[in-house]
Amino acid sequence: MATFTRTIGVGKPSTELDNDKVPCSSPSGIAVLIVGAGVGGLMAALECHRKGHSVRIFEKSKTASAGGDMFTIGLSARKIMRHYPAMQRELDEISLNTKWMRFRKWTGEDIGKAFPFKSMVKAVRDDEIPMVTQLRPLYHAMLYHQVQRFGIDVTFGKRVVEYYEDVGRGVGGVVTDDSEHAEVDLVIAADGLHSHSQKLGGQTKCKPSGLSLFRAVLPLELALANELVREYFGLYEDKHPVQQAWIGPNTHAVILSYVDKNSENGQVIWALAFRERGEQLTKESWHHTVTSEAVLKVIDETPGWGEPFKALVKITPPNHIIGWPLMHRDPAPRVHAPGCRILQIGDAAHSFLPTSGNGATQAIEDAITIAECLAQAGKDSIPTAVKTHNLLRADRVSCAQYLGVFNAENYYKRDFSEATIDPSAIAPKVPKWVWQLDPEEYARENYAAAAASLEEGRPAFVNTNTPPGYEPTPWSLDSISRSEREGKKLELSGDWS
Ligand SMILES: Cc1cc2nc3c(=O)[nH]c(=O)nc-3n(C[C@H](O)[C@H](O)[C@H](O)COP(=O)(O)OP(=O)(O)OC[C@H]3O[C@@H](n4cnc5c(N)ncnc54)[C@H](O)[C@@H]3O)c2cc1C
Repeated sequence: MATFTRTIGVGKPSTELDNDKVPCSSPSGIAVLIVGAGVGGLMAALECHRKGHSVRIFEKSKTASAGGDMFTIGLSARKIMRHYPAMQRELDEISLNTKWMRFRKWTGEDIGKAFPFKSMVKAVRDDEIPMVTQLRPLYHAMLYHQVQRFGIDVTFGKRVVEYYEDVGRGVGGVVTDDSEHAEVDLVIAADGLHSHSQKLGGQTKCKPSGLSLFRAVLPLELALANELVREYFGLYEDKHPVQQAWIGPNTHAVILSYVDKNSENGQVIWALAFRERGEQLTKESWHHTVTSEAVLKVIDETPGWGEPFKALVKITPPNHIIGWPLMHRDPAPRVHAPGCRILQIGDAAHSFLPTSGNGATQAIEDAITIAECLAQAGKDSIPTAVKTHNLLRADRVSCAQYLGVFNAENYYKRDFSEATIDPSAIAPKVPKWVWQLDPEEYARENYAAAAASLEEGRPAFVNTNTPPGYEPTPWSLDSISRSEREGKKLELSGDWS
């Protein structure tokens, strides 16, 4: 097995592969191939294995080395940890426990004081916080360690270049760049935004959303050496991780400063979202770096950006800033090939604006759902499992994507001249329907009714994993732009509290 390389770190995540016994179902006889060992693919492998399906993974990268910086993981995606004691221990070790949050205008002016993150999300206990920030490399490593504990076969350096299915023979297949053909009962495409599986259905073409991101990670030590940066982006009370959002017209930045629980090392992670003035960059690559000067040029297009944030950008070392265009993909009503032998999950099925905080969470929910649907359906009814998965997921994912659009509007279209801004009014919406769900239970309890509704003449199945009172309403970036041109505000159907 490949060894794991950490790109950024906190704590001392255990790499010992102790023998924590996770109870697994007896073999289902279903063979699954997962393409992509990202967060969605790894979780799908774990859940398929736990449910008794035979599973292997193809990953194009040469090792399980994970990149990136931070992402949010919702409670709905964390509930599954109850089945995995060793992973839960590792999660406790790597969690940042960011307890402090503060809002500022883009100028640097305070919007209220720093306040406990928990109060913003009205959680009672730490382990109930609806959304937590995690370091992607460590979260990914945690999942990978469990894949190793289970002994799941991961083939690195295997790039899938084609997907196909043969309904007659009841197989899904892939072709790799070294001309290997692999066929199984179900191929799960978890290979991210540009999955070749999309030729067989699923995501619509992407188009520029008009927004882009710059994101970077730098050592805390370097940040603290600059007086202005230390004053604004130092740790809370010199020791606690703190997350900030700086919000302005058509722009916002998120800055996380943290220190390793077991050493003096720490990092500052920042991300700046902005509306492109000229032609938008369109290449989505985690390797596309830009210079500090390029970022500062963009910053200066919005008058008034505070000097502390500019100073943070200036001290960010060369080749540390990634330029990431936010490409929009309308919700896809169907995320599987016509014969239901190829299913897309995670980014291969849907993409999110960062203001939804749901990219990784929904990928994990997808993974949990398909594993349970397959368990419910059994080997003879895989197409039904896949269609039912689609039915259980589509409305919810569409709502979670819409949440990102809504939160972005709430951030950007604010009247910043108001004398006092209530921090709770600008905090991104984190509705109960998103985080309260237990996706495994939901799939288990609703599988039979949802699957039955697929039969001709049966009444439609109504999901309850969406906002209470929500009427499924198709939407697209075009329909939103049209409403905006007509001066209409974005509407929320049902209860989004
Ligand atoms: C390197 C990297 C860094 C990231 N950093 C961040 C971040 O800092 N913050 C954030 O919010 N999100 C980040 N993301 C995206 C985030 O992980 C996803 O939006 C979310 O977790 C959903 O995960 P996913 O498994 O669907 O997709 P991904 O995490 O994108 O994983 C897809 C996997 O498929 C593999 N793959 C792609 N094409 C093929 C192919 N043809 N054959 C075989 N394997 C293939 C990729 O190498 C990757 O491992 C990052 C993604 C990657 C790949």
